[in-house]
This record gives sequence, C-alpha cells and structure tokens, in this order.
Amino acid sequence: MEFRNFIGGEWRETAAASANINPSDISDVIGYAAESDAAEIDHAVGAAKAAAVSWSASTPQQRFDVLDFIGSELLARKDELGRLLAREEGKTLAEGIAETARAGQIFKFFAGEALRGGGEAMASVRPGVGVEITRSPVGVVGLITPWNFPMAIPAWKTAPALAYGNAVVLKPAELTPGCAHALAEIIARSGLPDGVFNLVLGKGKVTGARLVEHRDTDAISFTGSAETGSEIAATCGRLRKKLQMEMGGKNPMVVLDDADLDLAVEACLNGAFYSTGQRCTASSRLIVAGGIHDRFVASLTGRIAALRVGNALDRATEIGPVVDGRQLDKDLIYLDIAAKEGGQVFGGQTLQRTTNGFFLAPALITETNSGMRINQEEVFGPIASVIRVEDYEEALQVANDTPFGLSAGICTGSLKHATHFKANAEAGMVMVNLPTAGVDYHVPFGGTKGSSFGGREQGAHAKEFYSKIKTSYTFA
Ligand SMILES: NC(=O)C1=CN([C@@H]2O[C@H](COP(=O)(O)OP(=O)(O)OC[C@H]3O[C@@H](n4cnc5c(N)ncnc54)[C@H](OP(=O)(O)O)[C@@H]3O)[C@@H](O)[C@H]2O)C=CC1
Ligand SMILES: O=C(O)CCC(=O)C(=O)O
Repeated sequence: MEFRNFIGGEWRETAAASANINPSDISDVIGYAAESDAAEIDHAVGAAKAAAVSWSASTPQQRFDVLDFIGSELLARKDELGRLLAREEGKTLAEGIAETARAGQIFKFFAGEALRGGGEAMASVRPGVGVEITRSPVGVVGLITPWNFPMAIPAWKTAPALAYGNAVVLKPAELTPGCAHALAEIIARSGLPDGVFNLVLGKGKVTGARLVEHRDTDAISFTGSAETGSEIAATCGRLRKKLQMEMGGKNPMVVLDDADLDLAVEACLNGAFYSTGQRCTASSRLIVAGGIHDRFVASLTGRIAALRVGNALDRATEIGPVVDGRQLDKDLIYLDIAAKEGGQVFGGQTLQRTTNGFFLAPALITETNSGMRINQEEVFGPIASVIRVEDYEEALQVANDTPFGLSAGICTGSLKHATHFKANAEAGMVMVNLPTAGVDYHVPFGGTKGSSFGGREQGAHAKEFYSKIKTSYTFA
C-alpha cells in the first residue's frame, strides 16, 4: 500500500518513502508513506490559498453535505478503518473502532454546526446606528497532528476548519500516515472542491516546520509534545500567526477514603493504562488518601496483573503495544528514574509475545512523592504512580502541583469535596467518579497551564479558533 500526498485534488508521489510498521509485529509493513520535502508543503499551501476564497463563500448546505458524507462513511467503515488504526498505532481493535466512530460523529456534529453559523445584531449606543457582529473564515489553516489519536485528532481539527469555511493543509504524524491517508481518500470523494483539503506526509521537522513558517498559512492548530509546541509558538509569535495547541498532561486522579473502591480501581485502570497509557488525558498520578491507600493498591495491582497485553489485532487483547521503539525506551528510562528516586515498581517488564512488537507490562509505582520526576514529567506510556496523602486538602494541593493542567479526576462519595474539586482543580476538564481520559465529542476539549494554548478544540467553542470576528456599523 502506498500512502501519498493529496494536493489540489490530485494524489502525488514523492521521490522518497518511509515504511509504516505495525508496532505489534515489526515484520508487518503496512505500507510506504510519502517522505515530502518543504516544496510539497509550498505546493499544498498554494493549492489551499487558491481554493480558500470560493470555499469561504460556500453555502451552509454545501458544507453540511460534505461533512455529513465524510461522517457517514467513517461510521459505515468503522470496523475496517478501526482495524487499520489498531494495526498502525497499536491501540486495541475495540479502541480503534471506537475512535473511528468518534471521528465520524465529530464530522456529523460539525455538519450541524455549519448550518447553525449565526452572528449577532444589536443597537448602537448612537442613535440610528445598527451593529452587526459576523464571523468569517480565518483562511488557510495548517493542522499538525500526533500519532496517538490518528483518526480522531485529524477529524476534530479538519471538521471545524471546513465547517467554518477554511482551507486546510494536514500534516499528520510520521508514525501513522495510514489513517490520515484513509481520511483524505474519503474527503476526496465527498464533493469538497479541489484544493480545500490537502494532505502532506513526511517528517515534522521538515514539513511541519515549513507549514508553520509559511507566509500563506493564516493559522496553525497543533497537538503533540510540549517541546515541539514551544518551537511552533516561537515561530507563530514572531509571525503574529493565530495558534492553538494541545500538549501534554500529568493528570491527577484523587481517590478519597469515602470512594467506592471498585469504581475507583476501574476508573484508574482505564484512565492510566487503556490505549497503552498513550493519551494526553491519561491518569499518570494517582493521589490516594491514607485510609484507602493499601486496599486500593492491592486491588489495582491485582487488576493490572490480570490485564492481557498483546497484539492489538487479537480480540482478547486489553493493552496493545507501545507505539515504537523510541517511546518504549522513554518508558523504560522513566521506570528506571522512578526506581532510583525511591519508588517501588510493580510490573513494567518488556514482554516477549509470538508477534515481535513493543510490548510493555503496565507499571504501577508506589511510595512516590510529588517532587519526583516521575510525578512532574510526561512519560506517555502504561505507567502510573501512587502518591499517598492525608486528606482532601493535601490531595488538592498535590493534584495542582504540576506544570500541566489538562484533565483532573476525583473519586469520592462526598458532594462537598466533588464540588470543591470541580471549582479548584487547575485543569480544563474535571471528572467526578470517571476516568480522566475518554471525553465526549460535542463539548470543549482542552486545558490550562502548560497543557494548552489558544482556545478550545471541539464542540461549538471550536469556532473561536476557526473563524474571525468582524463588527460592522451601519447608519441608515
Ligand atoms: N499531547 C498529546 O496528545 C501528545 C503528546 N506527545 C508527547 O510527545 C512525546 C514525543 O512524541 P512525538 O511524536 O515525537 O511528538 P511531537 O510533538 O514531535 O509530534 C507531534 C506532531 O508534530 C510534528 N512535528 C515534529 N517536529 C516538528 C516541528 N519542528 N515543527 C512542526 N511540527 C513538528 C510531528 O511530526 P513527525 O511525526 O513527523 O515527527 C507530529 O506530526 C511523547 O512521548 C509524548 O510525551 C506525543 C503525541 C501526542
Ligand atoms: O481522552 C480522550 O478521549 C482524548 C485524549 C486525547 O485527545 C489525546 O491523548 O491526545
């Protein structure tokens, strides 16, 4: 299978290509992906710019029809495309199918948003003058996406961009070109005019960087690491370019003494380890009150030991592989750091399976404190640590002791503590008696502090980034 660029309505090959490897079985080459140079980005941005004006004038019905078509096809093909996702990213089959369905629902949601559009009209403070507040597209939007949600994140950036009338250049992660290619293939048949959506595959440092610095991209939406985000922010700041970023997390899950133990254990198991812990919303810090701590750790380690780690395409698998060798090395380095800092590591061994992949046993690190590196730096693997605290007040203080602020959870039977936590957790998303990861597709997604920058993604609030406001005064 060849994964090519899609520019100006044409599929294009490049001179170089890179192998797309299945992390569950490194002998399985899924295909070869275009390895683009900066000139491909220039070509794509040119095509987007040429198409942007007419798409900005498209009717709500045209936008609805395109987005609804894409959403319907993703939903109809969720099993097939979910399998591709599991094969190239390592998420389990069930998770791959659910993510593909979520991408379809996102397109359907923004099809509706295209119809809702809207603006405001109000009287001026001056007699005889009317004021209108209208929205128009931003123009050409560059989308840079990570490997961990290779279908849903391109969907939740592309769908609002098109719904609010923008032209798009998508640069997906090098590790997961197949999902982006499949999405582009559907978009190519959706009735969207040529050039409005363009796909460029290749290395981020070449293609992503070019997309950010290109003078004809009007806005950039990025999801990925804090390091790359900082580079992008510096360039966009220099060029005064509109920017939205979603970066890492070090998400706390507080478990109070009055929590339902089974519910808390399941929420932590899901939040910390599902999707191999490779979610920016993963519960990587479990902050547990002293009265429940030992029972919680005993129950959670029992559940962890029983998790079936293996080939993502095997229906019995609960935890798939780590995405690649580089991420596996990073996970192992952090387990070593945590042990040297005095943490007790349960699990965390590399595992041999019949298929040769990047398998890591989920790990729980106990006896940690908030200052340790394992509790301050994002790892992005099936690894969580436990911090023992005295009471709710200490739990809240520890929960907020992080440079990140994406998602935060609490397991408690106390309405008083849940209400206080919702108000005072320094996070963009707060979960009560639910895992920190796994969000709805129709409401805002994003964080505070070092996790996010520049406006929320998803839900109707996405319009703040993907459109610009004009205020018009009329004296008649
Ligand atoms: N918040 C989140 O959802 C995610 C966080 N991460 C964190 O990042 C760590 C490293 O993962 P990694 O995949 O390297 O993350 P990156 O931030 O490097 O990658 C995210 C996206 O940015 C692109 N990119 C890379 N360098 C540049 C650049 N200089 N300019 C513009 N775009 C660029 C990448 O392309 P390419 O793939 O070709 O390099 C990819 O499309 C993980 O261990 C995890 O901690 C990772 C993924 C998602
Ligand atoms: O938790 C989720 O549902 C979404 C997580 C996410 O967007 C991410 O990890 O990048």
